[in-house]
Amino acid sequence: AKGVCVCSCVSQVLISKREFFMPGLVDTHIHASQYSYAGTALDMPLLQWLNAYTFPVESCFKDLEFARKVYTQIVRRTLRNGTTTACYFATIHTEASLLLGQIANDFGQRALVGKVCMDRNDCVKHYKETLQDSQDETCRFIKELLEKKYPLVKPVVTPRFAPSCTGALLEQLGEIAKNNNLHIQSHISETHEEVKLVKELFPESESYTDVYRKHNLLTDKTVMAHGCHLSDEELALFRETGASLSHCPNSNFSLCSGVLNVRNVLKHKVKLGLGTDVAGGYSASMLDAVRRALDASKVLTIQDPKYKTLSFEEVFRIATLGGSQALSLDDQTGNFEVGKDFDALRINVAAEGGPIDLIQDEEPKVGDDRNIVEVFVAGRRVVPITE
Ligand SMILES: O=c1[nH]c(=O)c2nc[nH]c2[nH]1
Ligand SMILES: [Zn+2]
Repeated sequence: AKGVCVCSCVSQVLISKREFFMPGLVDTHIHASQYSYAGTALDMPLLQWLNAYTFPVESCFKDLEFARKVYTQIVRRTLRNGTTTACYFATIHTEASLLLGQIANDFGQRALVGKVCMDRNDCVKHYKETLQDSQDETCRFIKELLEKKYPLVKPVVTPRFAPSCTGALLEQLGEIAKNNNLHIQSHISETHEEVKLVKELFPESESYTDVYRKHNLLTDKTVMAHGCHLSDEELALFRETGASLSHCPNSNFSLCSGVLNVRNVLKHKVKLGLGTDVAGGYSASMLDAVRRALDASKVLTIQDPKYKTLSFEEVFRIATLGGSQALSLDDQTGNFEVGKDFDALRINVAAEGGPIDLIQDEEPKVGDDRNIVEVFVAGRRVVPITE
């Protein structure tokens, strides 16, 4: 074993021959409020899935005890899976969303937390806000979360997606984000059916991307989930505005939504991170998202052998540095550059009870969360969880 001084906060960590540190994983899109049914209810396309499963469950977060239970579990789980930074969707409920911020802070996770905004929902009538409430509660959420002065937890303005919001609400949220210099997150072009619906709801807009752009929701602090069906013109708008995409392959396969052409996104120089999109994605693990991203890339190669499959190294970069860039947090995290915070995973290739059998001294094989033996966020050891 050799001694390695990691940083001033982590006095000394001894790592063995089969161990190494890697940068923490950045989950650029995850619904904390959907964790209770992750791994179930994946038998419908997106718009039906939202009405049948998602909205009824999210409406339960009015109950703070239910919220506490689910939010504690998801923060603990994602930390153990190596997610040092998470960009969370909560629900429309301000108190429960504030609670998610508190729990992330208590466990030491770096997080952006979004109170969901939606003033349009014809199917689950009690799960929506009025325009005024959505605006007022968003301002209250931002104010109260910022007042907590959590060092690593910040609010993110969160219109659910265009079909759930009136133009008036989108306009207001664009204003709020601009006036407070805040992050923005939403969904875009996940399925063909959704794209068609947006065309009907916003006939004056040239494209789905144009809907968000018109309402000042595309900025260099915006992250949009999915983007499977964006045109080259829309990708050019992302590039121009500095907005980024979150690639969520598990969700895209599980809901049969589409397959993102990552090469084309990179060709357009659009910032790109990786997301689990729990519970459209059935796994809260970013290492699962890495595997699914490789699978998605291979599907495109199967369809067109000229498509250059992504390498493991490219996907690793998207899961770490790419994610930090997509969230405009790359001045703080994403790799081990001097001056950034120490967000890191200690990996033991031969972890006891782990998935890897080393036969000789060969190259490390595919591991999983069992190989993550310690997690550090901003120099603080947050896994193993002690309480
Ligand atoms: O995968 C998704 N999950 C959601 O909760 C959602 N809401 C709008 N669009 C969505 N897509
Ligand atoms: Zn989502």
